[in-house]
Amino acid sequence: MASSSIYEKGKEAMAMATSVAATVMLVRSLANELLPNEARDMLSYGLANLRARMKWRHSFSIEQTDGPYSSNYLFYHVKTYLASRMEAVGATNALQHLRLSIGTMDDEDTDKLIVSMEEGEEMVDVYEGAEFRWCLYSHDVPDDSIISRSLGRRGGKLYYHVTFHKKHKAKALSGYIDYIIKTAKDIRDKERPLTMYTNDDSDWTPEDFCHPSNFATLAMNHALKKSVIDDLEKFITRKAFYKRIGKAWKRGYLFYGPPGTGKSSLIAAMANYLRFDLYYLELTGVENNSQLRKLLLGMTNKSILVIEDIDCTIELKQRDDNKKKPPKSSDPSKDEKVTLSGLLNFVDGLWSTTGEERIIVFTTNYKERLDPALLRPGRMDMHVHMGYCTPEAFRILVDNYLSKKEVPIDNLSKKEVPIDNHRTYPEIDELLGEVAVTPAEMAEALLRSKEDLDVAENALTSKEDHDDDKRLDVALGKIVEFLKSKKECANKEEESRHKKKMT
Ligand SMILES: Nc1ncnc2c1ncn2[C@@H]1O[C@H](COP(=O)(O)OP(=O)(O)OP(=O)(O)O)[C@@H](O)[C@H]1O
Ligand SMILES: [Mg+2]
Repeated sequence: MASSSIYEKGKEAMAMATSVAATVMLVRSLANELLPNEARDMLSYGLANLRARMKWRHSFSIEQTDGPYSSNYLFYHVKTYLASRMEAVGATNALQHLRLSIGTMDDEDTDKLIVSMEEGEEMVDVYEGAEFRWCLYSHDVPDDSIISRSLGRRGGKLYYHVTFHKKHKAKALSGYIDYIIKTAKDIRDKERPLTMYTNDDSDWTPEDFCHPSNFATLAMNHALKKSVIDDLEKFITRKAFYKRIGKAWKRGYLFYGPPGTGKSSLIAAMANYLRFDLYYLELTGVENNSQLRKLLLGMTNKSILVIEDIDCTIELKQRDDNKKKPPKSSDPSKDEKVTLSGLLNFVDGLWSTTGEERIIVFTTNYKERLDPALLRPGRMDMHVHMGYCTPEAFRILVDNYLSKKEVPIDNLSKKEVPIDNHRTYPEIDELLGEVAVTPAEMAEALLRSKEDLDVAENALTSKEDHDDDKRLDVALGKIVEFLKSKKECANKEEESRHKKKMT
C-alpha cells in the first residue's frame, strides 16, 4: 500500500516536471515569436535557471571562454559536434534560426557550409539511450575582454547549456563528453588539409599534400589491400596495447616491386585514409646522426615517415661496413654517418619516448638488394609486394578510368572489387598472364582510350552512340590491341636475345 502511494506520488512528480518542461518549451517558442532580442535573451537565461532547478534534471554549462584571455576548447568541440548532429536529429528542419558559416576561404573545393545552432535555440541529442537537451545562450554581461575588443566582437559571451535526467549524470560526465570530443576531433581531422614535408639540410620544408590516391582506386590484389587496411586499423586502435607492452607506438612497412606498380600511390592512399601528414626523408641529404636526430624530433604525431628507393641509398650499407673507423670528434653521435640500421635503432629509441602514432615506410624496386638486417623479422612489420597488373587489378583500373558510376565518398576506402563483366575480359585476362604490364602502363592505356572515346563522342550527335555498353566495347577493344602489341614486342625481344645467345 505504502509503496503504491510512493509510486503514485513519483508518477505525479514526473508528470508535473514534464508539464513544466513542456511549459518552458512553449514559453520559449512564444518568446522567439514575440519578444525583441534583449528581452528574449533575459528570458532564456531565466528559463535555463528554472530548468536547472528542476530536481530530476541536471545540467552543465560550457562557456566559450575560460577566464578573460583563454578559450575553452570544449565549447568549440561541442559546436562542431552539434553542427554534425543537426541533420541526424532533424534540427535543421525543426529550428527557426540557423547559424551559417563557411570553414575555409582559400580552397574552393573544401569550402563547406557549416550549419549550426543560433542563440536561444534548442536541440535534443540522444547518446546511448539518454536524452541531452542543448541550448546556446549568451550572458547578459558584454564580453569586453581585450581580446574580444581587439577582434571587434560585440555582445555577451556565449555558452552551451545541456540538461539531462540526473540518472545520466555519470554517463554525461565521462562517456558522452569524451564521445563529443572524439567526434569533433575526428571531424576536424577529416577536414584538415594534409601536409607533405621534405628535408632540406636539417629542416623540414612543408607543402600541401593533395594526392588523390585512395584504397578504392588503388589497383592491387583485394585480399592484400584488405590486409593492409586491417593492419592500419588495428594499429591506430592499439594505443593502450603499445603502452602496456612498453613498445613505441609505431608500425613499419616495406613496399617493394617494379617501377609503376603503385608503391608511392599506396603511401598516398594510407595518408589519405588515416589523415596522417607525410615526411619524405632523403637520407643521402642527411649529413650525420645529429641532423637525423633533429629531423626526427621535428616530426609531429599521426605522421608517416617515408624513405623511398632504399636500394638507391645503398652506400648507406657500405657506411655500415666502414663503421669501425674511429670517429673524428669527441662526441661520436655528431660525426657518425647515417646508416639504415642505425636509423631504425634511432627511430626505435626516439619514438618510444617522444612520439605516438608514427608509421615508417620504406620502398624499393629491388628487395633482394637490401641489407639483410633490414629484412630480419621484427624490423619491418609488414612486407607488401606490389606487382604487375593482374585481372583483379585491371578491373579496378577499368572502373577508375571508364566507369561513369559515382562512388559515395564515405565508402571509397571500403569499396568492394567491382565484378562487372565484359566479353573481352577472358581474352584480356589471358594476355595479362602472358605479358608483364605495370598498373601505371595500363592506367595510361586506359586514359588514352578514354580520351579517344571522348573526342569521338563529341563529334557524334546520335544518342545511341553514347550508350555505355558500346563505349566499353570500343575502349576495351583498344586495350586488347594494346596488350597484343605489347606481347608481340616482348616475343621479338625474346627472339633477338635467343639469337644473340646462339651466335
Ligand atoms: N596499383 C596502382 N593502382 C592505381 N594506379 C596505379 C597503380 N600503380 C601505378 N598507378 C598509376 O601510375 C602512376 C605511378 O605509380 P606510382 O608512382 O605509385 O608507382 P611506384 O611503384 O611508386 O613507382 P616507382 O618505383 O617508380 O616509384 C600513379 O600515379 C598511378 O596513376
Ligand atoms: Mg614511387
